[in-house]
Amino acid sequence: MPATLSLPIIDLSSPDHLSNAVSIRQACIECGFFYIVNHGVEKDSVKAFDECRRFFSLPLEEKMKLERKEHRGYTPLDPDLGSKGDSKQSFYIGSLEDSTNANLNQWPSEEQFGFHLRYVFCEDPSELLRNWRPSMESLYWKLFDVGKKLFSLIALSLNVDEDFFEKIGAINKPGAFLRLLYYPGEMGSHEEVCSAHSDFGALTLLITDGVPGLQICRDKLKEPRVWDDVGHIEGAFIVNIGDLMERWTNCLYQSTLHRVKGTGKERYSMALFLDPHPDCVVECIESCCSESSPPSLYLAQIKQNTVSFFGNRSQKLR
Ligand SMILES: O=C(O)CCC(=O)C(=O)O
Ligand SMILES: [Fe+2]
Repeated sequence: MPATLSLPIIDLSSPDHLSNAVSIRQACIECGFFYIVNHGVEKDSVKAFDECRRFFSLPLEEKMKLERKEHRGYTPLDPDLGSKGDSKQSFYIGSLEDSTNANLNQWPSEEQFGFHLRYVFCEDPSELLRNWRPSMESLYWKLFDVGKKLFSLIALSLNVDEDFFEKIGAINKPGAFLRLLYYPGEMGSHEEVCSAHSDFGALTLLITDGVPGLQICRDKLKEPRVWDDVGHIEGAFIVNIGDLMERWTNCLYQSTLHRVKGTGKERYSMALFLDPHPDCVVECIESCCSESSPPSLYLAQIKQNTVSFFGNRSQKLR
C-alpha cells in the first residue's frame, strides 16, 4: 500500500514571506511538491469544474468540434503516449497574453454547438457552454497571478531578489497553458490513467476534484519505483516543480515523477503549466552553482530517459 505523503502547506495569505520561502525550499529539495492554501481562487475553480463537467459529458462528436489545433482544444486520448494512450481526455487553453495568442484558442460558439444540442443536453439551453470562456479566462488569470506570487517566493527561497524572475523577463507575459483533464473512471486501481511523467515547464499548479489517484515517486533514479499517494486537502492546490526549474536550479529543486492511478471513479483536474516567456534566457541561477558545484550537464536524468526536456518548446538555454 502506498503511503500518503505529508507535504508542506504554504499559506499564500501569510505576510511572512521568508518563512514561506524556507518551507518551499525544503519541499522543493525533498520532493518537488507542496500544497498552497488561501490562494483566493476557490470560487473560480468551482465554476471551472462545473464547466468541465458540462463540456466533457457532451458526446464525442460534439467535443471533436473543438479538436486540438496549435496545441489548443480538445484531445480524446493523449496522442503523445503511443497507441494505447492514457485513459484521459483533455482540453488545452493557451496563452491569453494578447489577442493573437488568445484567438488561437478554441472557444465554443453557439454556431458550433447547434440548437439540437442545446435543447437535448441542457435543461436550461441558455446555460450550455455560454460561461465556458469567461470562466476559463478568469481562472487562467487568477492562477497566473498565484503563479507570479509563487515565482517570487521561489526566488526568495533561492536567496535571490524577490523580483528575480520578473527582472529577467520570465513571467511578465504569461506563457502559461491551462490543461483541463477528465478521467472517465473506467479503470481500476491497477491501471495508470495518467502515466508516469515529470512536467517539462517551470512550475505547475494543480487543482483536483478530491477523487484520489495522484501519486509521486520521490526518487526517479531508483528501481523499482516507490510511489506515494498525494492526499487531497479541501480548498488546497498542489504545486510541483517542472524539468525547466530543476535545470534552472542546477538540480537543487526536484522535478518529480508523478502519475494518476485509476480508482474506478470519474475524476476531474485542472493544471496551469507555467513556463518562462520564450524570449527569456534560462541559465543556471547563480545561488545554485559554485566552483565545486558547476552548472550540471543534466546527464544522469537524460541517461535514465526520465526527462522530457521541455517538449518541443524552443527555450533558449545556456
Ligand atoms: O490529473 C492529475 O492529478 C495530474 C495531471 C498531471 O500530472 C499533468 O497533467 O501533468
Ligand atoms: Fe504532470
